[in-house]
Amino acid sequence: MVKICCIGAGYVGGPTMAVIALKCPSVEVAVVDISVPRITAWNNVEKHVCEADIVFLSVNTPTKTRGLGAGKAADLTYWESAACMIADVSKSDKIVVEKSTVPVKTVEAIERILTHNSNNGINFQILSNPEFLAKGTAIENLFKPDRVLIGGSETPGGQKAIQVLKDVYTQWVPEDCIITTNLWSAELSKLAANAFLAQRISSVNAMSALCEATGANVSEVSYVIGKDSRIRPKFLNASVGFGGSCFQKDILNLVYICECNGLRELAEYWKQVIKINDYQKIRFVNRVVASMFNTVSGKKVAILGFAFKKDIGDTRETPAIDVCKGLLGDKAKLSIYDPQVNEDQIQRDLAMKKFDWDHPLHLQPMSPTGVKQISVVWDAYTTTKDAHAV
Ligand SMILES: NC(=O)c1ccc[n+]([C@@H]2O[C@H](COP(=O)([O-])OP(=O)(O)OC[C@H]3O[C@@H](n4cnc5c(N)ncnc54)[C@H](O)[C@@H]3O)[C@@H](O)[C@H]2O)c1
Ligand SMILES: O=c1ccn([C@@H]2O[C@H](COP(=O)(O)OP(=O)(O)O[C@H]3O[C@H](CO)[C@@H](O)[C@H](O)[C@H]3O)[C@@H](O)[C@H]2O)c(=O)[nH]1
Repeated sequence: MVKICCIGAGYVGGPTMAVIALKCPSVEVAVVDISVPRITAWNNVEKHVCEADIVFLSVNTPTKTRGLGAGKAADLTYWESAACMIADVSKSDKIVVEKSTVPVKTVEAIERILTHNSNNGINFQILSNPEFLAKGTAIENLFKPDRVLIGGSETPGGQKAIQVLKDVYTQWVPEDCIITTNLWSAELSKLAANAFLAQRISSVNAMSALCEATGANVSEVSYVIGKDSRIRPKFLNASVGFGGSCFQKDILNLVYICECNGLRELAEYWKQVIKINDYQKIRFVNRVVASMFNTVSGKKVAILGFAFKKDIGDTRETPAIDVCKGLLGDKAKLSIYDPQVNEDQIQRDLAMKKFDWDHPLHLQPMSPTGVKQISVVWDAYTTTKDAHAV
């Protein structure tokens, strides 16, 4: 029986392994994590890694907050400690699957860690198998993925490892949906896919500013553009800006890789996607304030929805944080309602420094004192009662 161990029981590791376990009754799946609350539910890290034939690395890879590449590069601390642990506890050959989103050439680094730190004689094959699921539709996306991407080395050992992982996925994914590439194409494709999606949103958001200035209607413009069979309609909805744990982080990572390769013009090009996103959030706050006689001081503003998109409780990089902070900066009183997000999370988000959110809870700074001008309420009617703006 093939044994799989997944390191990281988060948004990616949890659902991905649940689906593999459901669809592949002949595969034994274990999921492990360093976070205490998650560990109690899933745990026994070293035993499972040691016993597994295939180890998935699904740990978080946040944006670095200090040192070289701070604010752009991926922080590979979690990833490195997991790789070292695999090297320490392994006693048999393993396929290590890089599931986390990482910079191009990370496989090279993991190979160095595994071969230098492990007991002699163990053969590690490393594959890149980036995840494309979106939050809120994870299980749906895993059941019916647009594609499964597996990158491996072009050696016979690499090709054999690709086949082993392919045999897991073909138990429910049609073979023509499984794309195999070399390692670097797989790693880069993940960053490129997110950059292209985010770029569409920034493009339509940029258009929304021009629409407001000219009297055009951005929904109509976007509908017209999307009817072109070469463009298609998805990801053309204007918004307050994109949020979520991936788009900004992955584009910053791409920018950093371009810079490291001396491709400054490319770095500037992709940076613009983030700049337009920030501009959109600021522009939104400014419009709200301007429409209330240039001040919201002391005025109650109702915020309906705090997560970064509908039907989820995930607040990572939600544009609501920037909007709320902007309004609080102008001394508004905020009344917030989101059926999926609790008060503690909202208070943490409004007090936390950028990128702190992407570390396990027990490693985040202690909860700071709450922001006083906000109240979090449990129904939409209380939020909007006597509000100056919704
Ligand atoms: N969330 C998504 O929709 C999504 C989609 C595609 C790709 N990704 C990528 O997948 C990766 C994981 O994302 P996520 O949203 O699941 O993150 P997450 O923070 O929800 O989960 C990561 C988990 O890894 C654990 N961890 C960290 N170091 C560990 C170690 N040494 N040993 C055991 N456990 C460890 C953490 O405690 C955490 O529970 C990231 O690289 C992300 O960019 C995320
Ligand atoms: O037309 C659109 C579509 C989306 N958004 C916003 O874009 C953000 C991201 O949305 P979405 O892509 O649905 O959510 P994520 O869960 O962040 O998923 C993205 O990031 C994941 C992590 O890398 C990838 O795996 C997915 O393929 C990719 O869609 C949200 O704030 C949306 O409101 C818009 O503003 N306009």
